[in-house]
Amino acid sequence: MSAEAEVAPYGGTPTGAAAVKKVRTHHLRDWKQAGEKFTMLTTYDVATARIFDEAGVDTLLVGDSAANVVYGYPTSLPVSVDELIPLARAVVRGASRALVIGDLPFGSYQGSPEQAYATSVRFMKEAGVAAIKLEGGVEMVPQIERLARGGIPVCAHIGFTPQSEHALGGYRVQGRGEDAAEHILRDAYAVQEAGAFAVVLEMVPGPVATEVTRKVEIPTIGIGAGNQTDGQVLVWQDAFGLNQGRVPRFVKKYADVATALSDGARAYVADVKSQAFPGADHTF
Ligand SMILES: Nc1nc(=O)c2c([nH]1)NC[C@@H]1CN(c3ccc(C(=O)N[C@@H](CCC(=O)O)C(=O)O)cc3)CN21
Ligand SMILES: CC(C)C(=O)C(=O)O
Ligand SMILES: [Mg+2]
Repeated sequence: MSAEAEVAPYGGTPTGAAAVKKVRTHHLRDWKQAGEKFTMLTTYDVATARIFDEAGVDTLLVGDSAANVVYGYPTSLPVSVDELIPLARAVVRGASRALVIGDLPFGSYQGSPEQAYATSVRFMKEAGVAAIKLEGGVEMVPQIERLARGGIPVCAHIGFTPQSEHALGGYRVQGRGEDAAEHILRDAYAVQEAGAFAVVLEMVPGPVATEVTRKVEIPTIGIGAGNQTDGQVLVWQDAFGLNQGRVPRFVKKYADVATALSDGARAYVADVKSQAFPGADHTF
């Protein structure tokens, strides 16, 4: 395919997502400026990394949501750096185009900028991720500045920050009311000035996410934040029907992987019991 044909479906701009062979943090900013939306999905293993990468998902987040969807913990709080790094390493092996971002888990960066730096270095050296994500706004400015100074691209995460669920009083929308909306905007400016390359906005009212997206220069990535953010992110098990627990209201279901797996497993069990499998084709 010619370069022109590759670019054309996206509008013919040289910065178009289709033309990008390897997504870098600066591409997200280019896309924001061009008004081109981009995508992020959580990813925790090599098979899904290859599938999402080839499907054109721009960024893969090795989320601390692995706590819930991979490890079966009730919240994201228990998961450790040692549990996330092997997953991140597998995702890096499976991704060729997408930007892979490691999500720092609870307790691995809040303590100090040096702790944030040491944990991020582990994600970059041991897993090979290209960027780091951490939760927090104004209060995380020292950490974000330290990472940016150390050459580590940082994605911030404001609004509802699940690692602070006990401080926030549960899983609830943030930024309702004028003071709360002001607070979200202050957080967004703070992480931008500290050097974050992007910011996740989780569970904030659509109009607040729209205002933040218009006012800051860095790309915003929404989850439960309306369709005006520069990018969108979902936990893949939520989007593709493999979440056995409660699925948040902001999720749209795009596939039913649980039913496909269940049907496959039941058919396999039945075939083995009836000796339909292995058949002649599968026997040496
Ligand atoms: N599977 C999964 N999906 C996620 O989106 C996700 C995780 N796990 N783990 C880490 C965090 C936690 N997140 C969550 C989890 C639950 C709700 C939730 O239950 N929201 C309700 C209440 C909203 C309200 O009433 O204010 C909802 O119905 O959306 C939201 C975000 C987002 N992240
Ligand atoms: C939901 C996204 C933004 C996240 O932080 C995670 O999956 O851990
Ligand atoms: Mg997370």
